[in-house]
Amino acid sequence: MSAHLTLSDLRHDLGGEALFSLPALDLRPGQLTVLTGPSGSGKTTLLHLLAGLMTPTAGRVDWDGIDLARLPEVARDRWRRKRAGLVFQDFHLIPELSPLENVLVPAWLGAFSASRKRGRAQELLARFGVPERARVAVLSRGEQQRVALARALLMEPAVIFADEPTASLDSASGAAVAQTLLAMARTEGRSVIAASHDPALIALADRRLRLERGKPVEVA
Ligand SMILES: Nc1ncnc2c1ncn2[C@@H]1O[C@H](COP(=O)(O)OP(=O)(O)OP(=O)(O)O)[C@@H](O)[C@H]1O
Repeated sequence: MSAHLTLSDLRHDLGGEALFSLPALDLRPGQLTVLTGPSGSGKTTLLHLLAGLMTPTAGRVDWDGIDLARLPEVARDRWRRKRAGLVFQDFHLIPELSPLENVLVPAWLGAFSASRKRGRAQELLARFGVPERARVAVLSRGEQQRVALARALLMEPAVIFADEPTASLDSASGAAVAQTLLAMARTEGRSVIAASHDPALIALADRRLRLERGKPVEVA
């Protein structure tokens, strides 16, 4: 289970002006890629384009040779459900449920029996040091962030998209999450794509894409 991304002639406009452009990019599986750049430069927008949550103004977003940007919405949703795990800035957790129940939500949505995934959910929460029980509403923001990350990893996605995954964490928890994301890529062969201002996460990246409003993305 792996996924290979190629971008070609990608451009996204905002209000009639280019937000960013990216002529070509090839991201092999097993890499941690970090999107960097000032606030408002378009990191979240680019993550949404790569996840098929938005359509670019122009260009191709090919995952394993299939252009996500041109697929009908239903097919894009199916691709995301089968292949991607997402952690966004607002975590979209269900506050009245426990961490364990929240992590198991994708199993229900995927029509799996949650009991089949229970062991993995428990293992992920233990790895991130978050209690299984309690109500999510009473957890700290950092704990909620780790619940959201565990939920994204439950279905063993080929691609992980994470927006500021270490932003609410102290340096020790942030380092643990960064190392987990790196292992998801290097050890497990997933594609991990994160937007981040965190120097510790940026330092671990295999690939860095630097955005600056109105300019071509710098690829390193
Ligand atoms: N739904 C939207 N409609 C119109 N403009 C939007 C929308 N979402 C974002 N923008 C604008 O797009 C630009 C890029 O925003 P984006 O959130 O992608 O930047 P970012 O680099 O992720 O910023 P941050 O680091 O603050 O999260 C900003 O000018 C923002 O105001």
